[in-house]
Amino acid sequence: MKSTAVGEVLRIAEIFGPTIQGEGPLIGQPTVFVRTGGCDYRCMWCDSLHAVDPHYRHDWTAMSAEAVLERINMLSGDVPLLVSLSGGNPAIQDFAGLIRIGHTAGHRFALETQGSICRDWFAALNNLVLSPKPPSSGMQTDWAALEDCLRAAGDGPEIALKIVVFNEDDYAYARGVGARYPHISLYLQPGNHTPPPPEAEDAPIDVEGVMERMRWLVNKLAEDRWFTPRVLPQLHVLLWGNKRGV
Ligand SMILES: C[S@@+](CC[C@H](N)C(=O)[O-])C[C@H]1O[C@@H](n2cnc3c(N)ncnc32)[C@H](O)[C@@H]1O
Ligand SMILES: Nc1nc2[nH]cc(C(=O)O)c2c(=O)[nH]1
Ligand code: SF4
Ligand SMILES: [Mg+2]
Repeated sequence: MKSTAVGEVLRIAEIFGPTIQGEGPLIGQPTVFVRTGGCDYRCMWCDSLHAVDPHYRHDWTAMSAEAVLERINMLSGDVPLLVSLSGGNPAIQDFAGLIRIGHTAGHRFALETQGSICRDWFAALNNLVLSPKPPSSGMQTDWAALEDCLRAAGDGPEIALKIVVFNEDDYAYARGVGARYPHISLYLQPGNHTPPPPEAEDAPIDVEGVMERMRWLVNKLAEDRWFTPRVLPQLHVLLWGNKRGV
């Protein structure tokens, strides 16, 4: 990949919005999404396979940071806005340049990542959402890497942890995360069983299943007298299902 004035060329799966951030600490906030292509994980229930599976790489575009910012500015009408970096795992790539020139334009930057790869530029973010993966994902948490991410971020961004919960094992994992990091805001998100491609985008979602897991989670917290996490659904999934670009 070629170098540019503000860093590496970025591999972008999609840029869309303005929509609202549907998950975690920034839920409800107007935002544009920059979704990168490529991930070091393969979560069993990943809802963004089009940004993970190399099968879709022909739909990914190589863009300079300047070109990404131009697109953000076009979508925001040049009004300063929250930019949500997601993927795939955006931490595979170098976002230092985009964050720098984006801040100059008045934008704020939030990153969604699983905490498997740490970067110096995490310190320049406004929000860092770390989402280590529970047992149902089929992935193993690298706790040392997660701690490196926290160290790299330092006092720069607001940090939150967000755990997807499908079942009892995931809930026990979330409790472990809460015990390990008592001073970091914790969000629990009920899992959404996504249908497999190619019908993924248009297939109806199991809203009742998500609601059932939400109610179950709220009961678990009450029974366990565990009052620190916040429980939130994926608001965009309730509004638009698994549609892309919202
Ligand atoms: C698609 S991931 C991309 C960013 C990064 N790779 C990560 O996992 O944090 C964005 C968020 O969606 C969550 N997510 C993915 N699939 C999901 C599903 N089926 N149900 C609920 N949340 C899901 C992830 O846990 C993560 O918090
Ligand atoms: N509206 C909306 N909110 C989101 N929050 C996290 C998302 C993601 O896929 O990373 C996402 C997304 O794709 N859309
Ligand atoms: S880490 Fe995130 S993008 Fe990668 S497979 Fe898991 S949920 Fe999908
Ligand atoms: Mg998503």
